[in-house]
Amino acid sequence: MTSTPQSTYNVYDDEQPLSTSLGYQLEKIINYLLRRSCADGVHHSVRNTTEQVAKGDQDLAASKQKQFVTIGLSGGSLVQILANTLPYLQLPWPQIRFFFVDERHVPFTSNESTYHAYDQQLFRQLPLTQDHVIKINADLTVEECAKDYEDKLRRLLQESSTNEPSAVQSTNDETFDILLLGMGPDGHTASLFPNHKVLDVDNCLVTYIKDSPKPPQERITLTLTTINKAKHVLIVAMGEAKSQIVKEVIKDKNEQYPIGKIRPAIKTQVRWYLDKQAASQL
Ligand SMILES: O=C(O)[C@H](O)[C@@H](O)[C@H](O)[C@H](O)COP(=O)(O)O
Repeated sequence: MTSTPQSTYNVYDDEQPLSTSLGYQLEKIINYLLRRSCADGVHHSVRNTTEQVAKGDQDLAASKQKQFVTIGLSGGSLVQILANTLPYLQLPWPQIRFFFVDERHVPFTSNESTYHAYDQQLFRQLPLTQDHVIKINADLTVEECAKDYEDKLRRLLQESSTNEPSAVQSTNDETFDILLLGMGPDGHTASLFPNHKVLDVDNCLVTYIKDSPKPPQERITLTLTTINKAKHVLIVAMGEAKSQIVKEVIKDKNEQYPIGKIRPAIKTQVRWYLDKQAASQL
């Protein structure tokens, strides 16, 4: 790692302003990545992140023109947070591709499925087709499923950079645009759990686990290396149960927890979105 990326955090009273601000930031990033001029934010009520946005703009201006923007989703409370804001944004939907940072290896009909949760709460509110959401094939074994999902994501990355200048065109481009991460009370993020050997996997985009400490046991996940190559990482943590680890990771720079190992290698900020409870020890 050649640089020391900074992390910034914003604190909100509760879920609604947090959702609004996260949506606003996503809109900014997406529009800049696509080289659109962002409207002046008249439909946004939250404008208190000027400093972070200004810093982000410098990074964003350096981005190349893209075919579409790749956005990785996580489960948990993020589903509702995104459902609170994305349907109200004027985003260039045909140029957005959603995929999953991690997924539980269960059928899509199961209430345990992260895809199912997004489908029920968010996707059906958006003008998306099946092509706009890249998901696992849960009919495969978990090993095959990880390989199949890796192939799908590699194709996505290739297609996403089709219009980019040849200098950045590469079949080995492993850089997703935006990853939205949550954090468990144990400091896990994606399906990267504390002290689990999955944290050491670094020879692929996607891997699997069969012994998750949090059910269900079988899961597919981006590797830590893949996450740390992302251009923009936005982390949402809410609730008192998160406050100790939030403090240790943000303030004390503790890298022991999986969430503390999120240190993107390129010059970009990790942006935290916290509610007052999660931020109470900062
Ligand atoms: O697959 C899972 O078990 C969940 O998706 C999980 O990883 C979740 O994202 C975090 O625990 C944060 O969840 P909350 O934001 O709801 O606390």
